[in-house]
Amino acid sequence: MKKGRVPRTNFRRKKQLDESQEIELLESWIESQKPDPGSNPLSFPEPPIDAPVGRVGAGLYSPYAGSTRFDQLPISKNTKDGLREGKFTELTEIQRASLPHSLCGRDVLGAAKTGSGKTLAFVIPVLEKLYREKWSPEAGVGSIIISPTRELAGQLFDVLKIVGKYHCFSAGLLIGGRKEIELEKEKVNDLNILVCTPGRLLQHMDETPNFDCSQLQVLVLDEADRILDVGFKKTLNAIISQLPKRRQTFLFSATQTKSVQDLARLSLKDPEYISVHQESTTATPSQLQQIVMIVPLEQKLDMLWSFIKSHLKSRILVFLSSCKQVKFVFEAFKKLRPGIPLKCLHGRMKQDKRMGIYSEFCENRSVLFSTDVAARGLDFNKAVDWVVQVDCPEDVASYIHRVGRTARYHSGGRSVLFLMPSEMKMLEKLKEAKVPLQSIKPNAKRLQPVSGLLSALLVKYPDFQQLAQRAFITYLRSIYIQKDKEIFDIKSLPVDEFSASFGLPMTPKLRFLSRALKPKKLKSEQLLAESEKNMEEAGFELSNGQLSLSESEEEENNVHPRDVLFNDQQEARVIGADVPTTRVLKKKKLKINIHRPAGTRVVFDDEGNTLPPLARIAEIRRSDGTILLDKDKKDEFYRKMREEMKQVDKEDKLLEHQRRREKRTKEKMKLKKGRAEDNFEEDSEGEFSDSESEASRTRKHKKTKIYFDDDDGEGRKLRRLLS
Ligand SMILES: Nc1ncnc2c1ncn2[C@@H]1O[C@H](COP(=O)(O)OP(=O)(O)OP(=O)(O)O)[C@@H](O)[C@H]1O
Repeated sequence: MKKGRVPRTNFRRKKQLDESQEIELLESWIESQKPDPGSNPLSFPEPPIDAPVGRVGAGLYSPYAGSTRFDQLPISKNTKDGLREGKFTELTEIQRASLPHSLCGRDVLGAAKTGSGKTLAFVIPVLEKLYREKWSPEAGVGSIIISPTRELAGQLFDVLKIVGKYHCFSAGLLIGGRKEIELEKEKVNDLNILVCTPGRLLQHMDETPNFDCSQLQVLVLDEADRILDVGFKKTLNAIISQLPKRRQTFLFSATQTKSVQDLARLSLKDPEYISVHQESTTATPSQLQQIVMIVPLEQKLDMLWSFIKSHLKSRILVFLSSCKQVKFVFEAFKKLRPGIPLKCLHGRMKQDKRMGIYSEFCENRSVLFSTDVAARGLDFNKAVDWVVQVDCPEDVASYIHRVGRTARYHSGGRSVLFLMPSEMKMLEKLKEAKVPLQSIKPNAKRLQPVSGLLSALLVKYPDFQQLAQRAFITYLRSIYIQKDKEIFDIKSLPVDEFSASFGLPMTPKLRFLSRALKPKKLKSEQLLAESEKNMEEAGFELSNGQLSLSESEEEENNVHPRDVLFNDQQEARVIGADVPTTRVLKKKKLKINIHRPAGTRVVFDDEGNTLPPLARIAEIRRSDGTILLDKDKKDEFYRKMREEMKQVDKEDKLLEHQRRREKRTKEKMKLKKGRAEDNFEEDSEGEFSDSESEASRTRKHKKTKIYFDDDDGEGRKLRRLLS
């Protein structure tokens, strides 16, 4: 036993010695050959294949900026072995451009297309930094890698395990939704590298006793723009406030942020901005073929069904906008048996299930219906054939990340985007962002309508009806809450047809719309100012405020608070005297669309032709039919309106005053008359009846009280009469 122990100690000592020597060599190599700050290593000459690597003479080292292979880089043998095992030999562009900077200790902001190898671009320097710092397993947390989703964190962790296999660091995956939080709390202080989602990390910072990351060396934000956006803002700020400022920071994403504010929050020190595909003619991988089709809302499911039926041998990733839609489409299509396995993935699923579905989809051909939870970062083993975006992504960045699930690394891929006619603005935005799209007109003959089948399904399985209703409502809500109103216009959607396309017998009521459409109690000046502002914002262009919601909703939108003022009688008076007044029926519940843009009220001339509402103050009519308003005329128009309104207000007040006085006088008259009659009755009772009942006594007493009136002295007079 003893004999065996001695060589082991020797072996450990020798290993430590080797490591120290290696670290010394790496540091000298890195220091002597580091590229200038701001330089682009992609423009450096590639070292010849057979050129000596590392120390090439006394105090001389080979240049590493410009390296194209991992074995040419100043990285440890452990990392090189891990890379070899992962079959990574050649560097991708983002790796070539960023590694020379990150290895020499600089902060890096890296942007590169989806699937271009950003993960290794930060995993390698994380391992190297800790290695060169001789980070021991007992040293605590040395690096934190934050990722926006659990799946992505899981995937990063897998890459870290491969490349870091020969290092002796301890690493942990801290993501929400896993039960073993208590176990995590016990172990987290022993971990060197944390791969986590923001929420779970903060939970540990808040709850784990003695959680310590004061020695942190490297912080990584993967999908940085997502982590830095408002959704994670509070959590991230809380995390950052607990981290030491002296550290190395890497921010990577396919759609990068350069916002000064964001960088200030992260205390980056002269970061290297590395955007390898900035000069590229396209923002998406060149081997990705992208198609766009104009599909009306009510035909989306038909189109999706037809698409799936004609691609039964593919692996298809379908994006829908909400969990409920994913659930409905998945369940409904599953019942209809398209001839290919179907799967679904959304944020409401348990974590284990999510992970299971993700790996199943990687392995077999199938259709995966998903929300944006699968939009970023996930690497489906290079094997997604088609990305189908049934619902329009919220912005260009989201589009780029979604299509980026295919055509990864060197493999090809295809994507198709369904755009509704009202979403055409998205096309412009994609074009501006250098997304090459090929427009295809769907072949109507090959369209396989599915709504009839869905109707039958809803009859057969009544539970489905609720699922369909929820899906219908959440889709419309998702459109309603979208920020970019240029693209997402709920008013232009054919709601009834859409409902029918889900197989629903009736259009569900959209309560969220009604609630949001309640009239605001604004003063006339406020209303006026608001409409002025809206007009200014609209650039004085007239749009057709066309609405095709369900019948009740259409009715609700006939009046608009910016168009009307209410007096006590609920009579609506239209601002701008020419427009006919709208009488609001007292008994009818009034709901108003406060979001209708100003200037969209339809006005008729004497012959009943529709007139653009602002035509009479218009100066120029453009060729496209829109109208440009003259500023002076507009000011004059509003001045007049203000005066008119003041006048009308005055008249209203006067009228109201008069009405109240009349009412008071009438009441007094009635009162007097009543008293006189009562007195007469009293007298008569006394005269004609000897026995006075208790009830009548009470009544008399009450009346005495009621009629008492100190104001005019009448009461006293009456009391005297009664007593
Ligand atoms: N140097 C390399 N050699 C071979 N394959 C690589 C190399 N670097 C990365 N890959 C592979 O390329 C694929 C995409 O890599 P990665 O997931 O890091 O892309 P990404 O740029 O982070 O994508 P996204 O923006 O979608 O997150 C992965 O399958 C990865 O294994």
